[in-house]
Amino acid sequence: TRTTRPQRLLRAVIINAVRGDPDSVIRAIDHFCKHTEWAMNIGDEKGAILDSVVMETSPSTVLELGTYCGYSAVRITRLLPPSTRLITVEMNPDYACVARQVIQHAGLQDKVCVLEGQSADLIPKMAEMFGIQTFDFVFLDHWKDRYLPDIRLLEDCSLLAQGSVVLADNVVCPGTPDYLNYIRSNLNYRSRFYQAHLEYTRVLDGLEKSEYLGCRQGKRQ
Ligand SMILES: O=C(NCCCOCn1ccc2cnccc21)c1cc(-c2ccc(F)cc2)cc(O)c1O
Ligand SMILES: [Mg+2]
Repeated sequence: TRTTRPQRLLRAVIINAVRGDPDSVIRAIDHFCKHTEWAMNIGDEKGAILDSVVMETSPSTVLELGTYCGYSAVRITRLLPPSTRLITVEMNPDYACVARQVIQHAGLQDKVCVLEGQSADLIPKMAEMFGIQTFDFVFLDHWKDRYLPDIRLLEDCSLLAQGSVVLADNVVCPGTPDYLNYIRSNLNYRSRFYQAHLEYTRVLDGLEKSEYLGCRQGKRQ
């Protein structure tokens, strides 16, 4: 097929969503993925959990790892207060290009920075690049074997503050066993699992929400 799936998803947004209306962009993507082509957006069921965690956190600095087509960037950013920005990292330039257009269609382009590159390279430069100290909210949705090294990198770069919330997608499917084992046995985090389903399917999946408690010693025995 000449076009890519992200390009076909973007076309569905342009045709079916109202420009400047984030909720219509979300609905258009979910409709496309339910009725035309599956795509790896967090989706409506897990998306509602994401919404509630964002609202209860009411963050002022937000980092997302794994933009894809911008679906969760739109979901998160539509709930942020006016002065808040989302930084979202995507390593695939074609995905990043589609995501910027989806985010623009939603009218949220002034509140989102889509950064191209690998998390391992970009995380150490975040504080300097954006003049921030810490992230209040981090959403992990990139390579599943990068969740653990990247949470460690965020700790080492002092980018988490007491009360920072880390929400991880796909901890059941495709699964992130090393990350779950680390975060659930680490006294510096209070974690909670939200059972759900893989986007647009009946396959079991879930989200892990972890609150950073500050730097304490030791591991749970
Ligand atoms: O793979 C998934 N996401 C990741 C994409 C690449 O991300 C690469 N990537 C993006 C920034 C970034 C920054 N640094 C390094 C790598 C970086 C992913 C996969 C599935 C899925 C579940 C079942 C299946 F049968 C097939 C697929 C579902 C999901 O919800 C996902 O999120
Ligand atoms: Mg995901």
